[in-house]
Amino acid sequence: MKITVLGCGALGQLWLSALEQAGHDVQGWMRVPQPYCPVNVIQLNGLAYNRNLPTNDTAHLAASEILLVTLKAWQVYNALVPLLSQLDPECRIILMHNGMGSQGELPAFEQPVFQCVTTHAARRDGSTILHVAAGTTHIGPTNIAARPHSEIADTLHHALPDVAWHDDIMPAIWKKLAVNCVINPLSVIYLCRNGDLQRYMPHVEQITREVARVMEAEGYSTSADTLLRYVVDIIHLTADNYSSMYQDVAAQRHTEIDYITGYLLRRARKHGITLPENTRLFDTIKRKEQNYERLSSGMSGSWK
Ligand SMILES: NC(=O)C1=CN([C@@H]2O[C@H](COP(=O)(O)OP(=O)(O)OC[C@H]3O[C@@H](n4cnc5c(N)ncnc54)[C@H](OP(=O)(O)O)[C@@H]3O)[C@@H](O)[C@H]2O)C=CC1
Ligand SMILES: CC(C)(CO)C(=O)C(=O)O
Repeated sequence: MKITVLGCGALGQLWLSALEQAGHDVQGWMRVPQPYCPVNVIQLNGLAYNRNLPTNDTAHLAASEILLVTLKAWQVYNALVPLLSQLDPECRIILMHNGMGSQGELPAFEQPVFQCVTTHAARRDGSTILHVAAGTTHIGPTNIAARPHSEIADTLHHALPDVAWHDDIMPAIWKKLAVNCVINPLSVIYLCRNGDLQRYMPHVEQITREVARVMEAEGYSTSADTLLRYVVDIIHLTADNYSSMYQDVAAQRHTEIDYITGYLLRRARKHGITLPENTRLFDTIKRKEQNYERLSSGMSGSWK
């Protein structure tokens, strides 16, 4: 199958290597075009995958049957919009990122769209991507055109198992949003690994209860206690991780807070619900982000 992977970072390279080894005709699509895309992945079995794969070939893009989007949520609009008119109307677009709301920003288009959440973990170490944990990728349709295409889960599963198809992917995406609303900002506030959040259970519980209120208003049947058990399970399972938001703030990169807590707050407003603790966390992370972004753009700002 001809496939383009948009965004050749940690997850992008993991999928490029897996799809190429599964026999697909793959290319990467990079922000700054280069003669080739160097894909260097240390796989879970310890073996290195090192290949220079083709990149930014418009003929390959136009013939692609799958466009796998492995960008940060805030990068999706700028990267994807210029490519939409170049895609085949049947090309299946898969969004794979933390947070919610990126699809709502896009103009109308006819291609089938899918959204994923994954528990695979990969991170950059110098010029190499380390596949640090195996996981499950949950995928499902987010528009009508995508509904008949459950076979896409088999294609992905064959390359990088496990992949599970969901006719209704939204509950899985909301559960992941809940996890990210709790773990990501709290790990920045307490400057800690995910596992250390067990020391701050009242705070974990307070945030989770607010998220559960919004999920209930959105029509998802989950109790605050069930959601809390799920969040605590993920805290245990990822105890040694520094969350992606912790890493973004430490490296003074733009965070995904607008698509995580920011999305939650936008949905809460629609239902007339106020979320004092999530609002406070959102403001704190935005202040940190704006401070270093202001400094790096040469404007004055104060550290808080
Ligand atoms: N890594 C992981 O283990 C997991 C990640 N996720 C989520 O998956 C998403 C991707 O994460 P991850 O791979 O770690 O992120 P990375 O930052 O490693 O990868 C994003 C890549 O997209 C590139 N990019 C940015 N803008 C464009 C553009 N306009 N056109 C083409 N490429 C562009 C970046 O390049 P450049 O740096 O040059 O801008 C970068 O290489 C995030 O939402 C993350 O939260 C979810 C679960 C696990
Ligand atoms: C699940 C979790 C919290 C794992 O670290 C994650 O998705 C992230 O760091 O963004």
